[in-house]
Amino acid sequence: MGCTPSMLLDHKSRRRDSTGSQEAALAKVAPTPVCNKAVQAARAPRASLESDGFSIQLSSKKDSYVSQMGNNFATQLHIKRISGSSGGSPGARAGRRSSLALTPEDEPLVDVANRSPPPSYIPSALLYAPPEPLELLCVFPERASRVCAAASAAASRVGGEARTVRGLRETLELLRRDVDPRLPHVVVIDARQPQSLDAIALARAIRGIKNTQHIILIAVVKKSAYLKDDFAVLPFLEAGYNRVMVETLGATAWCAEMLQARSAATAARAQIGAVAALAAAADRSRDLVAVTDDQQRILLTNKSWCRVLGWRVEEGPRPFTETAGGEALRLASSGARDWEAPVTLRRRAAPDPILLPCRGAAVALTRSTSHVVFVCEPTNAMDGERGRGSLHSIRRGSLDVRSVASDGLRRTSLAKLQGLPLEAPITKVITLLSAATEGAPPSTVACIERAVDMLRTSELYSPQMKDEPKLRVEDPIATDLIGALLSQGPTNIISSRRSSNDSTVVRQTNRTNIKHKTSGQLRELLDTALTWDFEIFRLEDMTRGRPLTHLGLTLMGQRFDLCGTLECDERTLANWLTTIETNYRPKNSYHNSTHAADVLQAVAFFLEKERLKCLLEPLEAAAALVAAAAHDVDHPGTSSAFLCNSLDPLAILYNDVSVLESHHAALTFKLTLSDDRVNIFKNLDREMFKTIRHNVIDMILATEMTKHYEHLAKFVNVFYATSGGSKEDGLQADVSKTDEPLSLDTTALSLPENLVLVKRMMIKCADVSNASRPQKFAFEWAKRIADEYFLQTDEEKAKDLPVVMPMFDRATCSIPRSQIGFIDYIIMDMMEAWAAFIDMPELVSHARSNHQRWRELDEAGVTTIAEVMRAQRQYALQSTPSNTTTTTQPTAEE
Ligand SMILES: Nc1ncnc2c1ncn2[C@@H]1O[C@@H]2COP(=O)(O)O[C@H]2[C@H]1O
Repeated sequence: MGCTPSMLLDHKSRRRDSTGSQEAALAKVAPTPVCNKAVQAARAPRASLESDGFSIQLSSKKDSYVSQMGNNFATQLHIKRISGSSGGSPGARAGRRSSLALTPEDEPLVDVANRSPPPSYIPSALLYAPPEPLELLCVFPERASRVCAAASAAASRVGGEARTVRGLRETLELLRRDVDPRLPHVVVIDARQPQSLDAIALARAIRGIKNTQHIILIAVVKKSAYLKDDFAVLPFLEAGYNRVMVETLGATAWCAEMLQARSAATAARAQIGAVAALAAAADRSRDLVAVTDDQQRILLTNKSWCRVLGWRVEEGPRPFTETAGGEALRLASSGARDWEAPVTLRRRAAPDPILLPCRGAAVALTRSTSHVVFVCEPTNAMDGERGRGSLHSIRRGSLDVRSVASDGLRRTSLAKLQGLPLEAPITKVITLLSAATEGAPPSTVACIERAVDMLRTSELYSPQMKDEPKLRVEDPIATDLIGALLSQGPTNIISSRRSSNDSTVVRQTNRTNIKHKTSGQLRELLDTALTWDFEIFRLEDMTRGRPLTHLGLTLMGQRFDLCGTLECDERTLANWLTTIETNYRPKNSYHNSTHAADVLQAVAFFLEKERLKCLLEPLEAAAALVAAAAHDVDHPGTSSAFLCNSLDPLAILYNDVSVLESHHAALTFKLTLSDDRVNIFKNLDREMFKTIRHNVIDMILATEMTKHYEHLAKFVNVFYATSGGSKEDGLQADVSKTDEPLSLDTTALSLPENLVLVKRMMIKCADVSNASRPQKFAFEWAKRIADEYFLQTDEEKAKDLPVVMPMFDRATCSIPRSQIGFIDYIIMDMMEAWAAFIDMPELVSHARSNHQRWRELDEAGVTTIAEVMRAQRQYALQSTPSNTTTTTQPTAEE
């Protein structure tokens, strides 16, 4: 916060000088009803208030005061300085309640500007730190690093201890353990291989953690990199390193480095401890304390300041002049070293400023001022109203409820509520926004009020379909689809009961007559399992509808060594995959084990991306793969809404809430734990099991589409800096206006609590990645999902249930339109955010080109599955050979 002990405590450096006293001798203060004491004084024929250092005289008459109070109050307050010792009687001073007295009781206050003080004195006792054995933390991705061994050996030689971790997350977890008494003094970080460890990001992340300023950070760099550039150390220093060291194995060099680092760490710890102590003292003071830099930017304000003025500490520095004005500021900026003058302070929640006596001091460790301290004393009138020495409202309603509540005296029920130590972030946000309306132009107030109204609803992440006339009016199919995907529970829709020529005959997908291919061919196919155009439907055919087991063994078993991470054998993994696969229903055209294999493949593909490799631990990667494979297990081929409407036992069991996803997650664990031969988790200890269970459940539940916008909005809000453009209600319906590059907030990556958003987004994108696959796959998936929707509509009609998506009637539905809507409203924003995050632009380009093709088909009047497939066959024939890769995918018209 830029606050040093000298700022607050040093009174010895003050010199008394009368220069400038004239300037402040009679301050004309803005006509303001000052305080109750002032009011009392005004009611007396002639009144004078004296507080430390000030004499306040009211020259107005009682009547004029009363009549104009609160509006155009013309009373002038004359605030006089009391020069020398004469003004401040010992009694008056003794009665002063300031807990942060800048002036000792036995010294008279002087209203002088002291223009040539010696540098501020820092009490050495405050900077004393007992020697401690060195705690060293080495962050080296390479466990066997010899440089790391040399550093650790040096730490022992100087009587310390060393620990080693390998990466960013381990380091941050260790440093975040607030209670760990072994917080390191020194952290040595291997900066030689940026591809293994991003040392710059790590330093930034460490410095972002509370109470780590005293830790000495040393970057170990390659000699070549160091010699190449005179300024090579700069990025490291800017990121928060204290030192940069060229890699060495030399024991003497490391020993010297460790000794220097220990002494620097001890000194830093003492200094920062002292600053923290003084900040804590300021926070406990009833005076309003602010510290600025020499440009009058606020660096520190104490709690009283924030409470009285309606500020939040975390709002950060801002120009002091936004809040404060008056003589005090003029004196502070004139270069005076030590002064007393009135200050006017503007409050957030009240239109009128308050006037307080203020003591100020400039702090300098050299000849120039580094900090200016303002200590404003609550007036006697405030105390009078409050009855005990803490801050309070000068006038009714002048302080916010929180400050009333916090003093514990006015025990209104509201105050009690507000005084509770619990406060939801949304309450804070609403309070801040409401405060921001003060003095704002009417249009801004209207905007903020609308925003606050929206925030008060519980459905923050549910997009409002009604506000999208374009979607509703022009595209009933998209309305149907998106509405059904995003709404939970039983349907309110009264079925439109469109007539359909279709019978309710289930159209089974023809699985073709291709014989089961040799293991050689299968092997060859599985070798391409980590490509984005992986032939999933060929795998379905070759494995006769058991793609999940085969792909799972390849990806989970071989590529990601799940058996190593979970300490299970391959047989158990194979059994698990078979069990899960058997519990998918092959009769579903879309939600079968091929979809599970497809999602598993997408997750595996994502996990191979650098960003995720750095972020996720092996156990988290394993959880993601398990969740992907099992995320739709036992899907009935109908939606949750259908289950609710038909009072299905699952809907009864899960109370119409997240019915399908709850079932998939619960069944996954039921199947897994029911038999040791299947239980891939059986060798995990309790903690690891808890972690993986939590991860798997969370990821499966994240696939629920009713939470789509919630997950997407949270991810975007956390990882991307907000841009100027607003997306009203979170919906973006135009894929053509999405060319602006998204800028990633890398610091958000270092916070473990944000990882959950990444994992959710990963499985969500995998779940609907079919629309971002190359065209031939995307079209086959579109056909399959439409088939499944049509069957649901058939069944709803047959059973006289509400029809969840009436437009999905095979006789009338336009497949291209449904896909255009799906890409516009579900896919595009999400894939853009995810593609930028993992650096996979093809997710967006495939979605765009699929969108384009669907539009062409729509414009050509193509609607049914059969027409789509016919048009696509012709299209493939006309296209270049590279676009006509043969697949074994079934055709639609069987
Ligand atoms: N290509 C698509 N067109 C329309 N809806 C889709 C498409 N792909 C996935 N979905 C829907 O998105 C949902 C994602 O979750 P589910 O797998 O439960 O069910 C999926 C389908 O209802």
